[in-house]
Amino acid sequence: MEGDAVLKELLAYVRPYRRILLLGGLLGLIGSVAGLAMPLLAKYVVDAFGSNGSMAGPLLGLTAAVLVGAVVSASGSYLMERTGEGIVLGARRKLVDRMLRLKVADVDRLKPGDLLSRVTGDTTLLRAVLTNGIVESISAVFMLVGAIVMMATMDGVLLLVTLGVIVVVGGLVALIMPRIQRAQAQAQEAVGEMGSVLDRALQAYRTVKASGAEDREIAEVGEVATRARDRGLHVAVWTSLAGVATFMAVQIAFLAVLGVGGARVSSGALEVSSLIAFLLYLFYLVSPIGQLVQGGVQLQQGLAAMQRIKEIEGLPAEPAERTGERIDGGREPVGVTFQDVVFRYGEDRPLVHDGVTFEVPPGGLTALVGPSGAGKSTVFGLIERFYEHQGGTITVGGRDIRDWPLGELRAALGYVEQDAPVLAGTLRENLLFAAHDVTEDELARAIARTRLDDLVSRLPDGLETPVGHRGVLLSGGERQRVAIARALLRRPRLLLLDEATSQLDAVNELRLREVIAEVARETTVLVIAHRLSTVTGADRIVVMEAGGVRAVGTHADLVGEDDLYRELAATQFLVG
Ligand SMILES: Nc1ncnc2c1ncn2[C@@H]1O[C@H](COP(=O)(O)OP(=O)(O)OP(=O)(O)O)[C@@H](O)[C@H]1O
Repeated sequence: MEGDAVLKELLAYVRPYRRILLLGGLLGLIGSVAGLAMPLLAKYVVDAFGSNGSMAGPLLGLTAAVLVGAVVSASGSYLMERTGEGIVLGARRKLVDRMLRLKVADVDRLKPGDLLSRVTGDTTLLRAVLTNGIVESISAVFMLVGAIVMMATMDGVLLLVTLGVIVVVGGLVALIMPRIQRAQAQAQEAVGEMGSVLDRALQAYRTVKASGAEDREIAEVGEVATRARDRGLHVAVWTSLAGVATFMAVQIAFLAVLGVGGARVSSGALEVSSLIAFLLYLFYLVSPIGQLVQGGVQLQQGLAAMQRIKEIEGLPAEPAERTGERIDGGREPVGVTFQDVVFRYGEDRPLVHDGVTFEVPPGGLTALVGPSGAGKSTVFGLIERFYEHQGGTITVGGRDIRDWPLGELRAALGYVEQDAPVLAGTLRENLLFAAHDVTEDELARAIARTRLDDLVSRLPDGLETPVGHRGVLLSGGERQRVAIARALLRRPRLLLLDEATSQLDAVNELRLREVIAEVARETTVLVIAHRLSTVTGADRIVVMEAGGVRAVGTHADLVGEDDLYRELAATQFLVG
């Protein structure tokens, strides 16, 4: 994104707060003025003391000034902080909204840890620049202009000398600023990278331990953290250089003014008193120039953060339709057809589906089988429109999926992922995840249908028992049934079920088979089958191989007719 565009985006965050920001700045100013009055009032107190006059008035005045000054300054800084928090909240809301609406294909390329750091870290960087940074820079400009006007009334030549020095050093600082932005962006990037590496280790915590990879992972996170430190140091180097340049500007200006001014005094063109006053003003410039440079540094940091935030907000989003509620678009089961479907995950990727054609009529159980990598899970991804197919036609309920409003399409589908289909939270929260408007009766029925009643009665707090991160406190079979119950509560017209590959005990195996058979009586079930018991109970089996459909039939047909199927049945299926 262009620098100007990023700056515009940055300022867009401030616009809603400009009045309150102004008020905060004004209160800060009044607070400082009250501070300025303090020595004067103190003088009155001392005067009153000396002249034996009444001290009550001056003392009261001093107390009032102290109190008012304190309250006004505190209110001003509170308003600033409040605005800052408001800006960060706004930025986070917007970013999270976009993140959860991105297309699956884009999210595949992103790293969760890095995304997290953008929401938590980068948004925080906006705070300083958009509140104190702006207000202080504006007041610094006023002070600067005021001082320059006063200097102009003293001596034009000396002013030119001063401005000359400031312009040269200002140019140097301007050269440094983009470097600060670049270094800051790299520092933030390194922090994001650290998040990704850490996320990877935490996601596969058990594997890390089982592989004895703790030391390696610790070292890797440490390495990225060191890189973040190094890049942070780059920021510090450039920031210090900008500070040094500012300091030098004033010192050089001082020497130059002293030299030129001294010559002018001796030639009678300038009075000594004017030279002294001019020099005093010169030192008065130190603070506003320092503030401006500080504001510039903050601006660069804010721009770097904004760039990273915009990278995500710039990605295309799915339409923001309401998909969280059940849409009553009919309850009867729907069928699915694939007609010559062509799909690849990316331009540079091989075809995953190369003319896939099959038909699943409404109702009943259809099993998808095939060797690993044949494109079975991809079928589900395309039906859910996580990815867009590049050729051919997919219909659900006789209607092209591209003609379905996305929210309605997904509302008609129930989707049970193979891995980690349970989220953190309580069992109840997990069951109601896909449909909040479920009655207790419906919930009880879904629990009974998925044979979860045993589990619920065994858990210490029943439905209110937390299931742990990714449901680690449940067994594999229980997790899968919880996910099925959750999908069923959405009243799907087509259930997409990616069967667990893990070996289940006999009881769980039997329960799962009963559940699937029962659900298939009410709705269409398309299952990626990994168990013999599932395929033998299926109404039809679609055999996929290398991006195409090789055969369709029942278990009995296929065992007789299809070599690949016979081999799969003998070697690949987990025997139930
Ligand atoms: N998100 C993705 N991005 C890029 N390529 C992918 C993605 N998901 C799957 N693939 C590739 O697409 C091919 C088909 O994958 P798919 O998951 O559909 O196969 P599958 O038949 O379900 O296999 P399995 O039974 O092992 O799960 C594989 O070669 C895989 O590497």
